[in-house]
Amino acid sequence: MASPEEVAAMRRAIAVSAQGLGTASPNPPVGCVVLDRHGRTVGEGYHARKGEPHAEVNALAAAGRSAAGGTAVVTLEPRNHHGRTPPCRAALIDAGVTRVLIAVRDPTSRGEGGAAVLRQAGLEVETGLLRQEALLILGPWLASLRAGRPYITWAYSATSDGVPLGPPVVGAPADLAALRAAHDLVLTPEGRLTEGLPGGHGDGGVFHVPRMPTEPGPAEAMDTLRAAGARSLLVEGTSRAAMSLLAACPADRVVAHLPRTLVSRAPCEGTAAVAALPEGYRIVDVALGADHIGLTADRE
Ligand SMILES: Nc1c(N[C@@H]2O[C@H](COP(=O)(O)O)[C@@H](O)[C@H]2O)[nH]c(=O)[nH]c1=O
Repeated sequence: MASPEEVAAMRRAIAVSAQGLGTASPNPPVGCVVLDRHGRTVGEGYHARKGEPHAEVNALAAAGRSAAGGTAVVTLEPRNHHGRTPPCRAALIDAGVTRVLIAVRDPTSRGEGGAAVLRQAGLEVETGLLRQEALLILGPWLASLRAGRPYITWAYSATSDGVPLGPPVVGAPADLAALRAAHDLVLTPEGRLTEGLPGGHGDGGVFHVPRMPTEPGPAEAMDTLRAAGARSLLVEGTSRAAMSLLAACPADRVVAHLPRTLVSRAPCEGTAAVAALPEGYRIVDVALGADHIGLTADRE
């Protein structure tokens, strides 16, 4: 059972992990908090970019010797295999951590996962702590693994009769900049691909911005984006490129900006109801802007 301090630390690790969104791909955005033997926070870290230290390694470096006898609280199961960096479970064992709390299992772990190896080394390990909350950050990365293509968010503004009209409203530039920065790639209303946060993935050669392939089709275009390192794509507006891509690869999430106007009389008796969202999406968040209502909805 996790203590209240450990639950709070996991929520903090989830918050910290968000800083890897839009830059960590093709790796996952992971966060870690290290508590000392008295349950005090002594280090925090997140994974910023592939090739750079993992979340646990950054948090342990911040904690220094205070990690000995303490607890590591990490959003994704520590890795047990060698990749670009050494396995994180070794770093945890070497630092003398005695307890590890994990939110989400890593489906890419090779052989026995890091959790099993940590247990064999005598550490106490609990998995599944605040899993649903951690999936708010790790969900798109996991979904892109399952689908074999980037997780797609479609952002548009709609007319008062619910028809998708174009890119999200100009009245919300800060929201739009944040949305872009949380995605690896953006398909702009002009049909160009740009990095969500320019330069965010670094120049280590593990990520590049391809040209949006037009031939032979959207499925192959998704393969190209995936091979370029992208695990998330923001599609803005209703350009021809956007609509043909979405017809073949439906968005996982939509962010719709609706005008703050109300229908007071049906345009014509008996016409279809005004839809706030495309069919098959359920609202997960509603935000009120000065000149729009922002709906976030996930594919059912
Ligand atoms: N970023 C991250 C993990 N990511 C795991 O590491 C794999 C990539 O390893 P590498 O090639 O060394 O960068 C990636 O596919 C995923 O399984 N694991 C963790 O324990 N903590 C982290 O912070």
